[in-house]
Amino acid sequence: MINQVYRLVSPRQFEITYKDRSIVSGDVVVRPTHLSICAADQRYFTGTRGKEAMKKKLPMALIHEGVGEVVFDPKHELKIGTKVVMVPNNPVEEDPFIAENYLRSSQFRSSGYDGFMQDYVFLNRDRIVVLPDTIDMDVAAFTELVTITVHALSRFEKKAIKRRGTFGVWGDGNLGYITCLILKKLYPESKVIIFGKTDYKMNHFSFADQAIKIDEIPDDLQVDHAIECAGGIGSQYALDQIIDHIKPEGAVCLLGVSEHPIEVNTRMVLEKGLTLLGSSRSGAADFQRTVDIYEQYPDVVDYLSTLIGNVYDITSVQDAVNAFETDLSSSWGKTIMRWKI
Ligand SMILES: NC(=O)C1=CN([C@@H]2O[C@H](COP(=O)(O)OP(=O)(O)OC[C@H]3O[C@@H](n4cnc5c(N)ncnc54)[C@H](OP(=O)(O)O)[C@@H]3O)[C@@H](O)[C@H]2O)C=CC1
Ligand SMILES: O=C(CO)[C@H](O)[C@H](O)COP(=O)(O)O
Ligand SMILES: [Zn+2]
Repeated sequence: MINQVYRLVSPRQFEITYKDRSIVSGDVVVRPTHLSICAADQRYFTGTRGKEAMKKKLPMALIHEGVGEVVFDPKHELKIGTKVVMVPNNPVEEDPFIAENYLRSSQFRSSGYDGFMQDYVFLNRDRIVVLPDTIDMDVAAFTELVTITVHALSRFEKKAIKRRGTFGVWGDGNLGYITCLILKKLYPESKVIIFGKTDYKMNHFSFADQAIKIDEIPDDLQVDHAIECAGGIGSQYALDQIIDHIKPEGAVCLLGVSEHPIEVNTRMVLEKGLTLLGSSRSGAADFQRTVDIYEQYPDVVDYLSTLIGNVYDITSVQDAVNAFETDLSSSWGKTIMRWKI
């Protein structure tokens, strides 16, 4: 069959390419239905990802957050129409110690490999996770972003000291919201404080125990552990504050992506004996765990719907360009593209 792939060829410009794919390859074929735009996609769309990466990775289809419906399963194990979330990481080897998303050989969609902006996505069976049939697909679209938090907290659980009194989350955007929410579910006895810049954004964090503006943090306030979800140069300011306000031997989960190297007050990292724990992307097991959380705590899906910003029907390449452009100027939430192209 001929598959249409919508590739970014240069900043703000998509082109359609036609790829001949055999449906007897063994892959499950999924029709994407709901896609969601990540900050990483925007760095490619706008060209702010850096000249070298743009040259190396383009042309490629963007989007690594998405859900769809099975249209063909060569083994007939999955019913046509089954709702699934697609796993963008594609490992080509296994390692007994290194997780699939940290293997340098792994392929990650919309970072050097074609993402989900295609008519059909061909996926290995272990790269899809079945969703509850009744799930709100606009919310499910950004499940990948939820897996980032779930993955980071799994690593935290293995590596941090066991005190779980207070968590501080820096970053009042999408990832900060998801992280506060999942923390409250996994650690209901712990106090979760959101540290952000903007009152109206922090007002959405109704489940957090406290919301503090980053220029109003009391000098004597302390957290046991911290999660940095700011990104960009904000990561540097956030990490600086985290190092000041975290208790000795605390763990700092670093999630925000910065295009430029950021400065770290290593003297205080040493003096406090802190653990800096970087996490990037996620693997299939994190997706399954996330869907399990959706099933165990249905209110998580309800809370996540607060993150739905703009929802667009996409029937042309121009519609996709418009969705990316308006996402850039929206101050709250995720942009969902209902993929009808
Ligand atoms: N590690 C991983 O695998 C992944 C990382 N990311 C990265 O996580 C970061 C956040 O993503 P996302 O939540 O979608 O982006 P958002 O832009 O929605 O959120 C970032 C928020 O942090 C706020 N902020 C900026 N500086 C600070 C600060 N010093 N202290 C507290 N808050 C601050 C921003 O405010 P304002 O806008 O007013 O500046 C904004 O509200 C990005 O860098 C993204 O690339 C995303 C997915 C996966
Ligand atoms: O968003 C992400 C995962 O959800 C990561 O930040 C993204 O994969 C980083 O990739 P790149 O190097 O292409 O910016
Ligand atoms: Zn992402």
